[in-house]
Amino acid sequence: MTTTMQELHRKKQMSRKITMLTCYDYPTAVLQDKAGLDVIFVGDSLGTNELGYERETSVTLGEIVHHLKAVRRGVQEAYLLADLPYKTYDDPGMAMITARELLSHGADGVKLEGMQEAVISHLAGSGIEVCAHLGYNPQFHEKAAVKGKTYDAARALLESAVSLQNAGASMIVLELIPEELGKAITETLTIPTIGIGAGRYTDGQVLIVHDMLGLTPHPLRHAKNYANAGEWMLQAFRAYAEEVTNGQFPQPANARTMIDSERERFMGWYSGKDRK
Ligand SMILES: Nc1nc(=O)c2c([nH]1)NC[C@@H]1CN(c3ccc(C(=O)N[C@@H](CCC(=O)O)C(=O)O)cc3)CN21
Ligand SMILES: CC(C)C(=O)C(=O)O
Ligand SMILES: [Mg+2]
Repeated sequence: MTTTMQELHRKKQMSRKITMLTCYDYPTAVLQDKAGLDVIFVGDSLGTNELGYERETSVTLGEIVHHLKAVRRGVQEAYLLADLPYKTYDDPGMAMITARELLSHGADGVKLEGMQEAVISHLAGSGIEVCAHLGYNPQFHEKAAVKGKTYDAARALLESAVSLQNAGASMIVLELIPEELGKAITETLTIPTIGIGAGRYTDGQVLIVHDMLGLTPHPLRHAKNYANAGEWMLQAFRAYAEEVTNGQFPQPANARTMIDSERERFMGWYSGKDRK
């Protein structure tokens, strides 16, 4: 059985944490699914982390679809969420076409940034599960900064989150906000909150897979390294290059040979052959 939005809601009701990671490729999807992650998420962080772009806004719908299809092939159990890229949900009609495209390639739900009440109610009204995203919104905010730090900003953010829930959002990501605000929004909403740099009290947590694996060049404060994949990969690439250079790889065990009778015939022909 695959994880449903209803089960994510049940987790919130039972005060059990929801686990989510970004994912952009098939082998990573297989491992995250096997590890029992609740939500596997093809984010537009694809652009900066996997494709080498400067900004999330460069990511196209075609690129999200390409990676979503790979991830879909590897996910059996988890809920599969995908981001709507920048400029693909300017109005409810455009958002519907984009969302349907992602659903047709295997997304269970879609996520979008900002105060898009009309878009969310249009999608939710036709049965599409929509995850909202407030706080720092990389598609719309120039540089990363904590949002909701003052009384006014915190209150506005909480009220915005309530509005998006009322518009029909099924879940909400809260990015780079003070812990106190993450707690207040989580207590106020009936839909699950998923935090990234939002403190300890949200219903779930999400990290960019490159950050938690140790593949990101500079560490970010909100993330934690659970592995040093960057170091292992660098060591492995260097060791391989050195062994090929030295002739230590490949060894006879890595090679294939002919059966004796065929080798004899082949070598007989080969040694008599005119080789100039
Ligand atoms: N690798 C990666 N990790 C992320 O967490 C992440 C992405 N990419 N791309 C999409 C968004 C953008 N996010 C970001 C981007 C930058 C900072 C950052 O520069 N953080 C600073 C502190 C910023 C502040 O406190 O004002 C840091 O030092 O951690 C944080 C979150 C979160 N998401
Ligand atoms: C930061 C997360 C939630 C995101 O939107 C992404 O990875 O694209
Ligand atoms: Mg995103």
